[in-house]
Amino acid sequence: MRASSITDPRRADQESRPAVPPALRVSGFTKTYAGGFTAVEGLDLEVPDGAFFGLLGPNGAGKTTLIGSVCNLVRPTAGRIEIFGHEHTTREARRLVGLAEQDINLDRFMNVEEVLVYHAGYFGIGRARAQARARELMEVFDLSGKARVRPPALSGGMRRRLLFARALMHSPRLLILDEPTAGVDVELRTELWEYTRRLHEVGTTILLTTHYLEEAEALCQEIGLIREGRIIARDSADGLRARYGARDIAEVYLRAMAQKPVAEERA
Ligand SMILES: Nc1ncnc2c1ncn2[C@@H]1O[C@H](COP(=O)(O)OP(=O)(O)OP(=O)(O)O)[C@@H](O)[C@H]1O
Repeated sequence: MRASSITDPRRADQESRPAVPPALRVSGFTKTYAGGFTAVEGLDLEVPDGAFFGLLGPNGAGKTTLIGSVCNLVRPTAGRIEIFGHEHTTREARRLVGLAEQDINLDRFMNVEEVLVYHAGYFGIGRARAQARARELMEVFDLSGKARVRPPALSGGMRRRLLFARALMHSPRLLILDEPTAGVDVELRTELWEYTRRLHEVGTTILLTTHYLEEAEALCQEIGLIREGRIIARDSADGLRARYGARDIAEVYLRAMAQKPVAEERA
C-alpha cells in the first residue's frame, strides 16, 4: 500500500479557523430502539482534533449504535453530536467524516471504480475529480486490477480494502473505522494499520473500534472502554494499565468488563 494519496485534510479549514473544536463531541447521547430497548444512555465523549482514539467494548456495548448516530445513519433519541463544531446532521459535518463500516455493504451491481465514484457524488465531488481520486485509491489499496469487477467477485480482503477506500474518497478529517480488520489476514491487517497510522500522522483524526486489543494498544493514543452503552474509563494504554493494575490492555479490558453492572455500581 502506498502513501501517495495522503493529504493533510486539515489544511484548508484551519487557516480560516484559529480555534479548532474537537473532532467529535457527543453529549447526553441516548438511543432507544423501536421496541423500547435502550442501547446507549446519556453518553458523553469528546475526541480531540488529531487524536487516534480507540473504542473498546464487548459485543452489544453500543459502539456501532454510537458510530451510526455520529454518521447520521441512526437517529439519536436524545443528546447532541458535533463534528468539528458542526451539528452532525449538517452537510458540513457529513463532509468531514468518513466511515468504513463493520458490515460489508457494497452495491453488488456496481464495479469497484463505480462504487468509489458514485460515493464521491454524495459529497458533491465532480466526476473527473472523483475518477482521479478513485484511481489513486485503487492504486493504494491494490485494487487497480479489479476496477471493472463487482463486489461479489472480489475476495473478502479486497472488499474490506474497497470499504476503506470508499471511506476515504472525500478525504475526511475524521475517519471512523468500525472493526475494519474483522476477518482480514495478518498481512492485510498490518498494511491497513500502517496506512491508518500514516493518515493519522498527516492530521486525520481516527476513531477506531476493534476487538484486537493488542492493536488498539499499539495504535491508539487514547482508549475508551464502553460497557452497556456507557464509557466506563478513558485514558492512554499506560494510564489504563496503571488504573486497573494490569500488565496489558487485555487484562485491563477483562477487569473493567468483569466489574459489576453499571446500574448496580451507581446504586
Ligand atoms: N436496529 C436495532 N433494533 C433494536 N436493537 C438494536 C438495533 N441495533 C442494535 N441493537 C441493540 O443495541 C445493542 C448495541 O448494539 P451495537 O451494534 O451498537 O453494539 P456493538 O458494541 O457495536 O457490538 P459488536 O461489538 O457486536 O459490533 C445490542 O443489544 C443490540 O442488540
